[in-house]
Amino acid sequence: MTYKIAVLPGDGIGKEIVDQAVRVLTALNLDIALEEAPVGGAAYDQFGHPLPPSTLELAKNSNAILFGAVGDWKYDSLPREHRPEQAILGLRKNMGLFANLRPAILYPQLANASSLKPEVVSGLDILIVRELTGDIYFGTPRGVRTAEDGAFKGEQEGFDTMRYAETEVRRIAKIAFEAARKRNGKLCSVDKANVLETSQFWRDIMIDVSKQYPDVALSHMYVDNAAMQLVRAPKEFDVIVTGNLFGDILSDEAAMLTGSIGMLPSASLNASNQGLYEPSHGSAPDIAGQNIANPLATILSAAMLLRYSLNESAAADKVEEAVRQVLAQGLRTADIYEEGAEKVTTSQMGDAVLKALS
Ligand SMILES: NC(=O)C1=CN([C@@H]2O[C@H](COP(=O)(O)OP(=O)(O)OC[C@H]3O[C@@H](n4cnc5c(N)ncnc54)[C@H](O)[C@@H]3O)[C@@H](O)[C@H]2O)C=CC1
Ligand SMILES: CC(C)CC(=O)C(=O)O
Ligand SMILES: [Mg+2]
Repeated sequence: MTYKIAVLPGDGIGKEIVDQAVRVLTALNLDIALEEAPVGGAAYDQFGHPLPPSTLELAKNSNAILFGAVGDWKYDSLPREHRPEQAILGLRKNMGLFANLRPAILYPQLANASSLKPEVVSGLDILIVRELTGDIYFGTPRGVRTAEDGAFKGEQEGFDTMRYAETEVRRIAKIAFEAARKRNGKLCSVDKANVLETSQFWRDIMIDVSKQYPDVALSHMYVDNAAMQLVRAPKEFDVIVTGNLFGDILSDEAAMLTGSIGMLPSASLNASNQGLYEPSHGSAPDIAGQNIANPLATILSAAMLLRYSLNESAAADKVEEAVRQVLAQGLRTADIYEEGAEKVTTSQMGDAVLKALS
């Protein structure tokens, strides 16, 4: 069977990094058909919409999507529905990609690149399971209004709604408990239940689901403390499950433990095993077009694509091993560079991964 993969590079460094991952996927000699389409600002410029129907159709009719990143400051003044970020939110919502897996693994060669001391972080291997289609990112109502009851004395107010439905919490809980069961049997649910009703509800459902997983030790932590513990003693975590907003923030924080946001891959999965695979970072407009971005998070996302959507775990292992090899050879993009290493560009890093694969 030919696997169909939609390739959506997007904006900023998106094309530079996705190009390298495409080279890797192509070099594996698998039966795959790649088809590229515009998304984000690139699509808005061409079609007047960040997620044109043709791109969404292609994504829906594919086994998996390889995604770069979307966004650029130049679109900040557009109405929200036209902004590039709506494309990734739209793909997640339209395709039901509710389970976001963000593994934060420190490669031993990058111990000095981590923001933490090597002894605190060496051997780090944690998994953040982030709920991706609910929470304040999607809750309604939202907007800006002038209060009519006088409470705000005619001032305007901006508002978003944080909400979670029971089915949404149950299904992400199941993914997280299953992942914890396959790993070290430890799951920490992160919320803000001391303040937020949504979070107390989340916590109650987590406790209820935990009854089906007596072999998994469930703990709970408030998100402010979790942010602190992640930099104090990150190895005390194994699997973290959390909502959309907290997961977004904590995963960027966790990225720095691995050396760089350019090292953190991600998989966003739906109930039919379709997946969107993207680095956890954004379009990095500050370094776009310079061929200096780190493509490894995207290449590692392609490995996740092979493992989760294509069932090609041997090929996924090969790609991950190739990444380990290039790091062992001392090759570093600017974001993970340290003295004594060999500084390489985005495409040179891609060349090296390809060579390690052959
Ligand atoms: N899934 C997506 O498409 C996402 C899109 N964004 C969008 O990206 C744009 C930029 O957002 P920022 O907040 O600046 O976040 P960002 O993740 O794009 O960049 C943050 C910092 O990390 C650096 N960085 C990111 N990826 C890197 C890589 N592969 N190699 C080396 N350095 C890297 C950037 O140069 C920058 O200094 C915005 O429009 C934002 O909305 C942000 C996050 C996710
Ligand atoms: C651009 C946002 C919609 C998402 C984000 O920051 C993320 O998914 O990490
Ligand atoms: Mg983010």
